[in-house]
Amino acid sequence: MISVDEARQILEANTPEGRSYSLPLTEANGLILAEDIFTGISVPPFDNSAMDGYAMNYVAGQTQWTIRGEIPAGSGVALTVKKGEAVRIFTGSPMPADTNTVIPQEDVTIEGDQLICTKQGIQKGANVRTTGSQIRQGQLLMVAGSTITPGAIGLLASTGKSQVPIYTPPLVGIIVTGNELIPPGKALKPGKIYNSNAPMLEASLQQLGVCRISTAQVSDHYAATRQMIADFIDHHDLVIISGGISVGDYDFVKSALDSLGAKTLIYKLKQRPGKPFYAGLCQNKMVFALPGNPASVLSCFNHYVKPVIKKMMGKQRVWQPDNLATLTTAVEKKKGFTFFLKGKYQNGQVEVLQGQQSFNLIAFSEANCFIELPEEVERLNAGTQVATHFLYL
Ligand SMILES: Nc1nc2c(c(=O)[nH]1)N[C@H]1C(S)=C(S)[C@@H](COP(=O)(O)OP(=O)(O)OC[C@H]3O[C@@H](n4cnc5c(N)ncnc54)[C@H](O)[C@@H]3O)O[C@H]1N2
Ligand code: MOO
Repeated sequence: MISVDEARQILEANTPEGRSYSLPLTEANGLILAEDIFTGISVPPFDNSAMDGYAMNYVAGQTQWTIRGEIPAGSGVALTVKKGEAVRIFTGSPMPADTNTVIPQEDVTIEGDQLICTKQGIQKGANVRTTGSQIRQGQLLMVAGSTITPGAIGLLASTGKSQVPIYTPPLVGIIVTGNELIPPGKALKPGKIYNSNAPMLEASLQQLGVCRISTAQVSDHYAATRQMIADFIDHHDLVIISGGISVGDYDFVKSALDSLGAKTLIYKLKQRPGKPFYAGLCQNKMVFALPGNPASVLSCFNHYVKPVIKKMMGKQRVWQPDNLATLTTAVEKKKGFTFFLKGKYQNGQVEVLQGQQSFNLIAFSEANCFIELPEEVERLNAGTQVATHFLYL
């Protein structure tokens, strides 16, 4: 059995390269930029007014001008403004040639066609947004590896971009194993339980921005399991299997994977929950088999599958804990296993939630983080600093 840290190193070293493609800007929210982006234009593309007011070629000490016309925003009309003249201008309107300053309308009075400035200390150049003052043509706008946020979408759009190269979320296949499973919504029969792992894994994938997901259920038969896994590996970039990976007489996932030539990277980990965790490579595609107990599935997904997918989608530093927090109560654990507990983090403190068993999802419904308790320790007192991993980052 290997340690959690060794497992992280093995997965980091074996994560396949992510692919990239060009996506419409509006569909790229939350995804990762695959190439550096340079701007083809300056922003703003022309000198323009930052205020509703009057534009002129300001000379220190001057307080009166003759008003000559107006320039609404969006106007492409060239106006000539002579010495001693001013034009009515609006926020975003292009500055006419030979003007350098805008006086806001609050700071003037109008008498006929005469504009009189009522404020002292006007600065030459005031209230003008000059060409390229935000970003100059040809400049680096965003670096590869950045997350596309609504703000980044706005910035890219302001330079005229309509498509961006982003890392493609992998096409993921989920196989749930088990004769006992019934889809939620159907009547429950004796000996059966509802399939909670499939919707939970689908939601976890969607939260990472993975949108192309297919899901299938397979019964506990060797041939059917082997066939389904082979089909899914052929048709997906990454496969997640739930259940059937332990040592029972009806657990066929490991033997099916072995017979398909999958290279085992990890099988069995010194961790709770999720000891029988499996990760392997088949046709250069990552295959995960998550121990079927629902809380083990969600725990293992977050600790191993999520970082691999994030890395394939161009994210950096995917294996580190997100935070350190102070335990609010003492905890005891078995030595020799890393424990991942469901916790509630608030203001630097973390509470261990009730219901930590691997079949129990109650704690997950409240949890916002995992608490990682190191392999070698047996007891941690209240007040100890512990590594935490946020669930929904
Ligand atoms: N003799 C041993 N038995 C077990 C060991 C062991 O080391 N020696 N490990 C235990 C641990 S730990 C776990 S975790 C489970 C993992 O077993 P499998 O991966 O083979 O999972 P299954 O047996 O198929 O299912 C386990 C449990 O989870 C329920 N389940 C499965 N799929 C779903 C689903 N889609 N939705 C909801 N619930 C699901 C299933 O009904 C079982 O109750 O093995 C232990 N045994
Ligand atoms: O480790 Mo298993 O995942 O406890 O039930």
